[in-house]
Amino acid sequence: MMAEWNAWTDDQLKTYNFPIHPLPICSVNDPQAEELIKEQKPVVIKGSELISTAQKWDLEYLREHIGDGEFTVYESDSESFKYYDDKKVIDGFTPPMKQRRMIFSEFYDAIKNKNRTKKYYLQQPLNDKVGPQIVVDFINFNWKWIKQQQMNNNWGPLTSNLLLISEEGNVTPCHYDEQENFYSQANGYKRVILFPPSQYKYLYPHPVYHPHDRQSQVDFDEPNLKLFPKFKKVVGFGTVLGPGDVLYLPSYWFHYFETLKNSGIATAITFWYKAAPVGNITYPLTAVQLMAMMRNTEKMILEALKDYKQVDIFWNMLAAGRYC
Ligand SMILES: CCC[C@@H](CC(=O)O)C(=O)C(=O)O
Ligand SMILES: [Zn+2]
Repeated sequence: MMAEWNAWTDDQLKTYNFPIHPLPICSVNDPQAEELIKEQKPVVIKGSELISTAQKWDLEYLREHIGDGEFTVYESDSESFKYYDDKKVIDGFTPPMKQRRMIFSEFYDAIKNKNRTKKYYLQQPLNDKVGPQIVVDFINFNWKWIKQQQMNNNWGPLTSNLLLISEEGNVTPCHYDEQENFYSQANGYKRVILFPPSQYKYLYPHPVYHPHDRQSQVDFDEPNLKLFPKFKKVVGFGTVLGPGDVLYLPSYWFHYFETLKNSGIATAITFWYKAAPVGNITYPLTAVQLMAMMRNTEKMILEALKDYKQVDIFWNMLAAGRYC
């Protein structure tokens, strides 16, 4: 992967032994970008100026202007920040990280504390508690361009802009989301690896009832190929996002993010949109339709059985010796 203008070098990236092909990179005026978005394929868009007013959002600027609202900050003993749904916690589940609420200056002090043993990741929807300067920056995002994308692709409403402040080395393990996302890098450097929905069977997402719903069960650093043998077939599409880059991250595409080692803080903002309504069903079903159908089937069975421990038994009764 070629470092742009020597902003970073390959030794700042974690190494994985699956193939990683480059993601398409287009200028915002290139019709190819619109084409790929229409086809729900990922593309890195350069020059959109989507969040150029946020490129100055470093820790000092934010500490001065972000206001005294509380922020969700994840605290981890490792570099991994694997999301869990705290409304789905099941007995025996131990959250892999701690969810804390802090005002920004507490987060600032935690990051600057040289003697700390924990790692931190601020992940907070931008809301009306932010200070007036942040509101001005927000209003001056390139809403004209992104609203055009939303309209062209018949997406639903913007559901949230998540402010992400990550420190060097942090990893968001592989998962998928059900919404369309224009992932916008304000500053710092993040490497992303994407996998199409068709690789669902290689990535073994947790069951829908599990707190780690939508997250891959496979530990990329030490994949258990006995439990997850098809993982060895996985093929990724990756790039490094730098300041001003916008990644169109289609719904249901699996993705993994890492903040480059020795690259300091990385600030990004998501633009999550409700996906377009499913068009008329044609066969064979698309991978996205199959994923949605599998999710609904799991939910329906859990609803019928009430107890998630019965779901495993039910599946085995249904499939063992009959379908597999
Ligand atoms: C909580 C969201 C984290 C983000 C990845 C990252 O920046 O670490 C992501 O997964 C997404 O934008 O969908
Ligand atoms: Zn995600």
